Amino acid sequence: QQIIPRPQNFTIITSKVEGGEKVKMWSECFSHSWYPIEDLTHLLPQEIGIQYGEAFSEYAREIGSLVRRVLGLISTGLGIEEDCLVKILGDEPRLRAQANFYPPCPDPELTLGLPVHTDVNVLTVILQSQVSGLQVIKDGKWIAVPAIPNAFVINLGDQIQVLSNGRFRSVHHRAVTNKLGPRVSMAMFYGPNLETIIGPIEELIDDEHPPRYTSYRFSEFLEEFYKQEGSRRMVKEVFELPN
Ligand SMILES: O=C(O)CCC(=O)C(=O)O
Ligand SMILES: [Fe+2]
Repeated sequence: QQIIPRPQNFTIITSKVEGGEKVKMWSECFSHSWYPIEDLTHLLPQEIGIQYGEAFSEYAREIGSLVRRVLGLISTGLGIEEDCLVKILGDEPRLRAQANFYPPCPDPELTLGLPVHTDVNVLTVILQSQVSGLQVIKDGKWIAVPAIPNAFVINLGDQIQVLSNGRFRSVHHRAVTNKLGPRVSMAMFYGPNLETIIGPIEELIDDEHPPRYTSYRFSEFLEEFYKQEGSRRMVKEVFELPN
């Protein structure tokens, strides 16, 4: 019988399961900032930086323009100016990348790759290898997001929920493991920078749609995020207005 070693974590993601027990997630993840997005060369370890820095920068710019296109479509869908969301997020969005590696797991029933969460940013572009593992909650049930070759998955994050005054919701998702083979995913987070003020967009507030959230500086949102532990954080709720 083949013995599969537990992953050596760069960052060990732990999560509290019911009853308060902390469990380790069956994954390795490497997370780094892509800000400023113009030049990544100096952010990477020297050898990698020299070899791949330029390609990474180009990739970041491409992802940036993809996200801005999607933000334009979402704005149009909301009935506001096409560049409204892009303008709010400004020229220096917070761009982070997280590479997730999920080794095969002998008993996937016992653990998760990533616990259930929503992304705190605006939009996330996910590139996944050809092994399914990402799941989203729909009508109270977990459904698998198919791994389509060369396709990106785009997740709505918490800030879209607030900006759209609740018309869009951030997506609860998780990653499961499997016995058969390793899975890799790359999540590219596009979010406000720390100084950006986030709140329901004015055009989306009227008598029928009173503001559902207060406005806050994004750094305040993150402060709240890090204050709360575990995977089921209730961060948006802190900024929710009563009614
Ligand atoms: O592995 C995946 O598909 C999900 C990754 C993810 O949700 C994250 O990094 O926030
Ligand atoms: Fe996520």
